[in-house]
Amino acid sequence: MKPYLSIEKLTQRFPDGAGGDMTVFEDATFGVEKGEFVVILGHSGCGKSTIMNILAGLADPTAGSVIMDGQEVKGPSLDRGVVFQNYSLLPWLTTLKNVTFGVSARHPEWSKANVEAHSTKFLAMVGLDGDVIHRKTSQLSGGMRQRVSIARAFANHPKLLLLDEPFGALDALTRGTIQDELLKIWGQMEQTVFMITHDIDEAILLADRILLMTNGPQARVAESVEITIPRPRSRTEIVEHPNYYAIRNHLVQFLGKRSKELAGQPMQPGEMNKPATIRIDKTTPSDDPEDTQTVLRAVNS
Ligand SMILES: Nc1ncnc2c1ncn2[C@@H]1O[C@H](COP(=O)(O)OP(=O)(O)OP(=O)(O)O)[C@@H](O)[C@H]1O
Repeated sequence: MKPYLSIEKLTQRFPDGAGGDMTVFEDATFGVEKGEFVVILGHSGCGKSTIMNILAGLADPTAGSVIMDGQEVKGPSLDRGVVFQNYSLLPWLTTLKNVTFGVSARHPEWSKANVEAHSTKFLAMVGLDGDVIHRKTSQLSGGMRQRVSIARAFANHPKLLLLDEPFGALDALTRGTIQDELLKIWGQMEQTVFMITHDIDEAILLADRILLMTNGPQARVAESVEITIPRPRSRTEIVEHPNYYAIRNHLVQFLGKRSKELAGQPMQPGEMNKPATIRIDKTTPSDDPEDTQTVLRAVNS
């Protein structure tokens, strides 16, 4: 059976500026299950935003397709919500109106009171309540604005929520607080999320799975690393879990070394560009007598 979101043999080429073509990625094939939180990690330029734009329906791939809930993704839709680093709010509207705007578009049959109650609830979930929701978003701090865009995205409950480095512009303290709020709000909903970040610790905290991309051009989604740390997670507690540093080291090794070694290898005819599944679990005894602590399985699926 197909996954809820199925990315099938996706290829993107752009003009290389010298009269030829540059292949960003080729035949990339992977899936995301309903309610899953998937993070994609990779060096600058490997094609993460390109994948995100295609998933959002904001760009067409050179070849391949994206199927969500049985339908091909073509063009933007309210079924897919996007949160960008730069918030993309409507600065002339109040905080509340920035949320009700999308909710009433998604649920035109709802009464005004119902739309406002729903929107207010989601703003409160990210710590925005009281007078602040009647202030224009141009009068809010960066962290508050990002809270509004997260509340707005979750309040619409899209089939797929795309987060493009949503915390990139925030200071570390604010970032931590909003990560916690994002986890809380996500934990209360069955929301499928696909997120780009450059922050390994953020990825481990939030994700069910991390997709690792090799360097571009000719990048690949080479690995799918399961985050074998139970939920609910908190930033202070996950570092004590026995799997935390094993997973972190694996990611650091990939980004520091193997993303370069595996880079730029064109596809062989008939080869499938699917990520290998990596499961690291130090809490389960290994079959390998040499290694009694770590279970590391790479399954080419
Ligand atoms: N519209 C375009 N025309 C030509 N080349 C493009 C276009 N969009 C992206 N590229 C190229 O495609 C490659 C992938 O870009 P993309 O923005 O997807 O990378 P990224 O992994 O998101 O990088 P970063 O982490 O820096 O945001 C880059 O080499 C970029 O220059």
